[in-house]
Amino acid sequence: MVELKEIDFLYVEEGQVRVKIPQFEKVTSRAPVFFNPVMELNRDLSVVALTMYQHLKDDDMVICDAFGGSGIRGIRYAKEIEGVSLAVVNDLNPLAVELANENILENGLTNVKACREDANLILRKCKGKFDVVDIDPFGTPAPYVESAAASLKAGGLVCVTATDTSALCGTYRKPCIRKYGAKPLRNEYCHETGLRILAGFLSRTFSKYKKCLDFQFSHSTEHYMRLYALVGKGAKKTDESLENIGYIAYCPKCLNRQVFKGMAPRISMDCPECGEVWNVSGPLWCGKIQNAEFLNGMLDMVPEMEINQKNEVIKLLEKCLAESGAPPTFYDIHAICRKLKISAPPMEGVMNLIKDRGYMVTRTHFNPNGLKTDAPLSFIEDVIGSFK
Ligand SMILES: C[S@@+](CC[C@H](N)C(=O)[O-])C[C@H]1O[C@@H](n2cnc3c(N)ncnc32)[C@H](O)[C@@H]1O
Ligand SMILES: [Zn+2]
Repeated sequence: MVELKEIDFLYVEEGQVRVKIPQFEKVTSRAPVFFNPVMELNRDLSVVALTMYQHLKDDDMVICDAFGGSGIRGIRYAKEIEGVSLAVVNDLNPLAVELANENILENGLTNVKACREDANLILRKCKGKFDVVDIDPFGTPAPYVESAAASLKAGGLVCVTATDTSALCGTYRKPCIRKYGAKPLRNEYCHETGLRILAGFLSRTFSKYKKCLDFQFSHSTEHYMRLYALVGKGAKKTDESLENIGYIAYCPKCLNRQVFKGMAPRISMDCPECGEVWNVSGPLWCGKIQNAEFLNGMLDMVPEMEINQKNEVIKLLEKCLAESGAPPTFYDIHAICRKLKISAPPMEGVMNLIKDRGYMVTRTHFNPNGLKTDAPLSFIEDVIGSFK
């Protein structure tokens, strides 16, 4: 087993902290202690989201960074967010814990504690102790969500990262069914379906504990998906929340889609537009995955914050805010143009014509060629066709 003193290190500056990590040529889960520089945006967004949560809570909070790695995430929470009485940085890898301890010392923090435990065990042992649980594992979070659900109290915040996007987005169908109990769909809006499968899985898992989730901020970026949800409690509230579980039927021939809410809804076999057999995805979360108030609060805070990815953070938050009241799928203009066998018109022009007819329309963070609208597909096609 490698010892910490045998490893060459480099220093990374993120937010208000400086953290030591092992030298690396390529990011790999086989590194002695894992670190991914690409996740800086994820960590910046997390700091902003947790700052917003603390603002809403208006009280001290205890955070569990259950998959801490070098400690950078939990250390940033403790240093950059007011009112963090304790951030627990946990990791199963003993080298990671040793390094996290050094990083805690070097940053002069007394409100962070590193520990070595299986994430499921620490969450179960500390049931009711954490206000925030952050799940940032390798690949799927599925094996840890149950423990987060058991551990978190009402009013808590759960933050979850998934990097197994090939399963959630339907490149690999069976792993998605196995891990999330849901059928994915490989199509032009599969990143949104994937995020909603993850949200549905979280919500169904929490419901076993009579806990419900209120999603505040959700995004699919680079190779990962990330969700932030407030925890509520009570059988009635949970039953009501589960009404957001449903299915999305998609027509691969004409690109039509339809949402069917409910655990076992009556789904027509065929697309009503062209008669093709539907491709159905779910169960998934058909309800809100963005909360405009929360996102507005985050956006108000960012200008004052010391974060390296400030512009990227603002851009993403603005897109998520714009799509907060929109339907649960989007249209890819290029896919529609392929169907119509015409070249793609300017996005803004299409959006203006849709808006002129009184429909809501917005871009989406999921895809630069995507638009979310309540206009029917036939109307969108007429608009696109008018640019010919
Ligand atoms: C993706 S990395 C975490 C990265 C870190 N959160 C960051 O932002 O830099 C996942 C970490 O989970 C740890 N890990 C894997 N399985 C675990 C388990 N069952 N319990 C606790 N930690 C685990 C690994 O050692 C690794 O450091
Ligand atoms: Zn059809």
